[in-house]
Amino acid sequence: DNCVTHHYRTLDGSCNNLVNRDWGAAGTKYGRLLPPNYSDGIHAPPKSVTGQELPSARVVSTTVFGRKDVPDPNHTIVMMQFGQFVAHDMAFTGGSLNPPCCDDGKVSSHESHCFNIPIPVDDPIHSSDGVECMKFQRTLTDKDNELNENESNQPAEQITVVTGFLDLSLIYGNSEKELDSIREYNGGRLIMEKRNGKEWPPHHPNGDNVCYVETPGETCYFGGDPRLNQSPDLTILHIFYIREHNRLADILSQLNPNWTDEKVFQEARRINIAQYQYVVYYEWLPLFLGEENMYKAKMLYYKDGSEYVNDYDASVDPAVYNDHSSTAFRYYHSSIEGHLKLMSESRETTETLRISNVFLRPRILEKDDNYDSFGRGMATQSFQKADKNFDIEVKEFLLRHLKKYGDDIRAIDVQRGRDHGIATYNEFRELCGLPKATKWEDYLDLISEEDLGNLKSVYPSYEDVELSVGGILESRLDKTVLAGPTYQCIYMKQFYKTRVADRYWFETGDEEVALKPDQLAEIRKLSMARMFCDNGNNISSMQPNAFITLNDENKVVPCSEIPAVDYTLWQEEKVK
Ligand code: HEM
Ligand SMILES: [Ca+2]
Repeated sequence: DNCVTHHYRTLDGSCNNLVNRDWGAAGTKYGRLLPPNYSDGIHAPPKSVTGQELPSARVVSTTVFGRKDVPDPNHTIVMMQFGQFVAHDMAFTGGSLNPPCCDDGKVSSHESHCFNIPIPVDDPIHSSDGVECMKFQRTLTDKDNELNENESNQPAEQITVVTGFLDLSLIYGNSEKELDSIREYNGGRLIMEKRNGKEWPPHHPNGDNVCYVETPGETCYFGGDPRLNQSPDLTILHIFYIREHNRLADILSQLNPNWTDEKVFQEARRINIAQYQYVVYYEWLPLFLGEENMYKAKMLYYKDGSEYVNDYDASVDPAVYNDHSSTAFRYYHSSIEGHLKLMSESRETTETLRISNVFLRPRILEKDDNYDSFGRGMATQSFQKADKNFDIEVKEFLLRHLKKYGDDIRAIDVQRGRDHGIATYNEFRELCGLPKATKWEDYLDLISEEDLGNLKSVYPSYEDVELSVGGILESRLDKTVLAGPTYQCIYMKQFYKTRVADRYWFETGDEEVALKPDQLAEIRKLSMARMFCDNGNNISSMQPNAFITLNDENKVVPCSEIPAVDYTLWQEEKVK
């Protein structure tokens, strides 16, 4: 079928590109920066260049990476949490959130990878007898499906189940059908349930199996992305954007009483996505990539004002890079804070919770003032420095209530890079214009002697070092950037394409889809702080930049002082 231009985005992302209808759509292959590195050329995980097996991912994790608590004094947990939100908008390889443990603990075939995991000696909750078996389920590839039908020599490519665009697919779902189950079909709103005078996402129909419930029927939310219950702070961001949609729908309905439910819904969705894209690019990403770097690379243009930017490039395939989402972007698992502070309006800590105690337990948000208290805490407390240390709460205790011990996010990420055949660290150095190493010592330009020693102790050859490992160990040459040069290069390529390959990008002047210039100028007033003010229960004060910790230029002020969008510009001129 040919694509027909439409004023609003499709739900599954199809026909964003009018010639290649599937580009960026849900259910399509990831893109790749470098060809896959499978040991059989088709879909088996890589081996050492010496022919040996690579060391177990868990051994890499325990040998090369640490668990030290190193807060980053400049950035809040919102900076990390919004990152996960953006990651979930761009990528989901499907599969299970909590892979079951293997029966025998033996390392097995390509189909799964099981490891005996030594439990750390300083483990505060388990006795020393612990060796746990951890199973990594391979994510289903194109090749797996194909192999059942015929023999082919094409290397495997993984499929993403979400749209690659920054289109809040995690709020609205990735198909008309998914949206249908969460739309109220009244006043343009998304379904919410009212409890204690507040609106909460609807109950998950299969909540007792999806969430970690203590009593059957306990609150477990249903939304546009199944990962929304994972941790309280992630759930809060989901609720912010659902409430924002309904807030916008109510405002638009009041301004335009003649609009149909459909019209209100689509316009609210369009504004919500525009505000979100603005926050992602102008407020959040610059803190990772460096604002100047982004302006130079033509990823940013106007922080305010009504100027359009017409940089849509129909020749760019928006498919999210596998190299980015399966490996490079997961670096920020290192910035996860394992102990979440709950805070009062005066930003005093009222309680501190271990994140491993609240995974998949969203009901905690509806208790007392928790929804606001978690929110204020997330906007005040520092995140962990992005470095080689991963918080013990996710490096040893991830989803621990579902199994005997817990998972190690670092080991999972290393393993996932292998399953997806991501090219090696050295190959990415070359792609990114860094000198390609011809011996171990060549890595010393960016990696410390100590870290190099650890790498040597696990990998048979310097050529075996994985992107998921080497990239994290690089020192930051550019102090405005929160990563070393190789990951930075991958992020820049990814986020450049994420904007120019989106025909519906909020700054476009394209007649068919553009906001009016004065509306665009209003969108450019929004901030993450405003989202807290408008969508908390009773959050009445915020610092202007929610991603940055409190300081003299970023003090907590009453919400009335945080700039807000004037939506009266969406009132249709009265015809007659
Ligand atoms: C509380 C915080 C977080 C937790 C508990 C968490 C946990 C997880 C888990 C369990 C997976 C699936 C791993 C697998 O089986 O392959 C995953 C995937 C991923 N995470 Fe996180 N994560 C968090 C925050 C973040 C942040 C801050 C980022 C980036 C800024 C991020 C980026 C990603 C990406 C890109 C994926 C791959 C998605 C896919 O392709 O399916 N995560 N995370
Ligand atoms: Ca998306």
